[in-house]
Amino acid sequence: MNDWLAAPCRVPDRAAADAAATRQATLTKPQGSLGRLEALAIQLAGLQAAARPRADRVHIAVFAADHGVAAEGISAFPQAVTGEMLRNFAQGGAAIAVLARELRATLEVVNLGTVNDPGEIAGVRRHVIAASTANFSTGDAMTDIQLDAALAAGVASVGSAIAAGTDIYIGGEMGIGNTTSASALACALLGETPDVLTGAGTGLDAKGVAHKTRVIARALQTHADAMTPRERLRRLGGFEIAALAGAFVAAAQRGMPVLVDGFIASVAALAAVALRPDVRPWLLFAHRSRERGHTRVLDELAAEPLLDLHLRLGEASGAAVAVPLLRLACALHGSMATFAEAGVSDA
Ligand SMILES: O=C(O)c1ccc[n+]([C@@H]2O[C@H](COP(=O)([O-])O)[C@@H](O)[C@H]2O)c1
Ligand SMILES: Cc1cc2nc[nH]c2cc1C
Repeated sequence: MNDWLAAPCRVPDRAAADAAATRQATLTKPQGSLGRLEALAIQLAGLQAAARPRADRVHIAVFAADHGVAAEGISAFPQAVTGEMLRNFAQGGAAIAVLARELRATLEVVNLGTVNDPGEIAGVRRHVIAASTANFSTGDAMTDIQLDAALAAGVASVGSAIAAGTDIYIGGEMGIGNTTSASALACALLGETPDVLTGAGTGLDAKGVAHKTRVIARALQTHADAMTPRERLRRLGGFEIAALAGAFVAAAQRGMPVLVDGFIASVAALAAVALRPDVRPWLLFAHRSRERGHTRVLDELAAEPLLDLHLRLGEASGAAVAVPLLRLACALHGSMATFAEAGVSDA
């Protein structure tokens, strides 16, 4: 059991948020006319305990891992893709590599265990736990020791991001089969049936989704006695999902705002909030994924994502695409003239 999970999360700075709200009311625009951009700046001011929040220095971590449940034929793609994509992240050709460059964000890629392991390659951090999780439709995905190692990978990532002076932390994932794991975990955490939370992932057809739903239903029966969030994460999760959950808890404990990506990252956020409800204020939700279960998960977290672009890639790509909105919200808040400064008549 991890002692660090017992440490409370920071409480956002109410005075800084109030001061930001007061400043917003003085800027040269009808009050509220910048809508959610105003709310974003005020929220970030509270999270960063700063009068003028920033989203300049963005750290993007992508956690990659394979899934034993892939043996059940639940993905449109072969398992080898996870390891192959690690090379693509490192070589700069993956979507998130392009987005990170465009945003001048730091990109950290972590290999937590892949069947087609590329070995030591520049630009990929090795934190290998096992070649993959075990097939959770027949047993437990992870041991306790493996779960702790995966959570610790997320904690370490946040630690290095904070040391580097990050304004916003983004966690993403890559792992063939991980929508099956995320859907099963979300079902267990929400008490939901798999038909509500199971979708096409990388592109299954209707027959494929029906099979995947049956695999998840069977696994949920096998693991029906898993009662705590930690036990549900251990039995149904993936290394990358647990790493994200660990990162989100650690970020909240250390006062680092998080921009959450799509379906899998949101299920990791759900798990983090189940582990520690005081994580929730530190999470901003970037986008609504096309993956079927995402809306149900977002609703549970009372999350209103910033974007709805029909993305379903993962890799933190949706969170990266939302970064310019955060930057613009901060720039407007920090640099617009007040009515007094501009000599514009107030209402
Ligand atoms: O982020 C999302 O909303 C999302 C939705 C569907 C698929 N994915 C990505 O697709 C992979 C998992 O899909 P699958 O079909 O193999 O379970 C994994 O690498 C995810 O990053 C990601
Ligand atoms: C090519 C490919 C890239 C991905 N990135 C995240 N999930 C992915 C799944 C596939 C199949």
